[in-house]
Amino acid sequence: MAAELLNVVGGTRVAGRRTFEKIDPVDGSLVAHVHEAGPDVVDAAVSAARAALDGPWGRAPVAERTALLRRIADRIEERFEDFAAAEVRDTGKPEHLARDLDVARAAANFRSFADTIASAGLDSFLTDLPTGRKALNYAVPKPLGVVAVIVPWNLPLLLLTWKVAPALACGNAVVVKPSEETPSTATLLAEVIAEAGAPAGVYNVVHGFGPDSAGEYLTTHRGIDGVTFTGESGTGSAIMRAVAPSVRPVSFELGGKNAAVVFADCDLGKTLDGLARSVFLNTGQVCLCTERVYVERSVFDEVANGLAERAAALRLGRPDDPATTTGPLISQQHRKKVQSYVDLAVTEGATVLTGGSVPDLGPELAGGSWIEPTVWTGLDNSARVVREEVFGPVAALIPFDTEEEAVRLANDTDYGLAAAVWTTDLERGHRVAQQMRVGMAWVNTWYLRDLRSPFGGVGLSGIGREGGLHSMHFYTEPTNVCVQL
Ligand SMILES: NC(=O)C1=CN([C@@H]2O[C@H](COP(=O)(O)OP(=O)(O)OC[C@H]3O[C@@H](n4cnc5c(N)ncnc54)[C@H](O)[C@@H]3O)[C@@H](O)[C@H]2O)C=CC1
Ligand SMILES: O=C(O)/C=C/C=C(\O)C(=O)O
Repeated sequence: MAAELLNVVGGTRVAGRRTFEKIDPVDGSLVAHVHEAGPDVVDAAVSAARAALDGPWGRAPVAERTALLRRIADRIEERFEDFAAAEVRDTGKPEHLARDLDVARAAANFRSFADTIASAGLDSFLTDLPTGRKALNYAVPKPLGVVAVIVPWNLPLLLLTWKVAPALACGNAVVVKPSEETPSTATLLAEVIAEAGAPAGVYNVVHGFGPDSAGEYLTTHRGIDGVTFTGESGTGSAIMRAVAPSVRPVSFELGGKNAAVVFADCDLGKTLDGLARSVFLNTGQVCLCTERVYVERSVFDEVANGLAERAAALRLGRPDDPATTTGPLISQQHRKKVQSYVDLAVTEGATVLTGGSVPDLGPELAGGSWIEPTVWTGLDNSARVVREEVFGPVAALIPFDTEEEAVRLANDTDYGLAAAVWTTDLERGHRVAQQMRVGMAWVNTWYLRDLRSPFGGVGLSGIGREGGLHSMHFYTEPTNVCVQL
């Protein structure tokens, strides 16, 4: 039976102005009726968050906040299977992926930011004055306030907790708007955060869409003190415009058109495995996924054929089948978008090595939003499909002749999120990685995370960095105190 998901405001479940249907991308069946928050519900959620800040939560010492974060992490693990099941229902991703990536990271996010805040020091300077006296400057971090958290559907719980954990660690209250495609785990997290002992109003959930819906009502609300957002670059621009009149800070992690650079001296087997993971993980629906692969000409055919073989070997299927490697795209709408890019690649002159069609997975899955993993060659950086983010299981392979050319081609993009360099020459690995105009560059690996390191992008890929102390900087406002000694 389909679930009914309500908004969560000040610890209370609140109905919306109407409901919308959440559809299972595996087979097109109904997952839930979701209550869409109108302006009144969003307003109540912002007020509940403000009231929480004005209450004991606003004065909670660091030890109390870290203890809360650790209890939330424990509780996520106690309800691990509930979270995994909810994430799988919303996204259709394989169960093992939801467990190993999404839910495991959610607990890790809370623990990591508990550690960070527990050990964070103060910025302080002893200033020499011309008189020979000194002054002590120290910056007291204070919560930013009511933080609007807006997240997408690809890694719903992982990305939500990546923002909620540091926000709470720093003493903020949040109003979160999960994607309309993935409303379940954000709602479940409200239960867990309450069970862990957070005061009512510290974590609020409003459901709905972007324009003319909960997303816009939240970002234009004068009661919020900042917005943290992950999603498409165009949405980031719309949110910037929405917050501009009230001049609120934003932290944006946006799209990518990420490059891999494969040198002839790479370890071919490991590179192909790593490359395949970087293109196809989560059906290509990770902002970090590789969509452009630049390959040194002498190994081009070997790499192209090797990647195509690995793509063809992926097993599309039901999430509960342990053999399934690859789930559906999130929705029929998104499948249309990805399919239109594959069609465009052909129109632009690509040679499709594998994939390119909607697979026939039998009548049970016919209503799902499936697409074949796709690899093509024959296009250069002038093609639209090599410039625009597809956000699906697709990659374009392009040859290069020199290291300088590889760097130039990889950096020839309006985005700047992530890159991966594959070579056994580590000196070259460092050199090339450092020249990438991106927020994150990997060498001989991909999507290997240390949660303390800066995460974010340049250009169309975002504004600011989150992770470890970088998150603390966004989620706090310092007051500098200067005392003449
Ligand atoms: N991290 C990334 O790079 C991601 C990129 N995408 C790309 O974005 C495309 C669209 O996917 P969506 O989930 O619809 O991404 P989106 O950026 O439109 O939505 C992300 C979140 O923002 C909200 N939102 C949308 N418009 C808004 C507005 N004007 N004001 C406030 N909130 C707003 C959505 O309801 C959702 O919660 C995908 O096809 C994909 O190409 C999607 C998800 C993640
Ligand atoms: O924090 C991570 O490990 C992953 C982040 C991925 C995204 O931001 C995305 O896919 O949008």
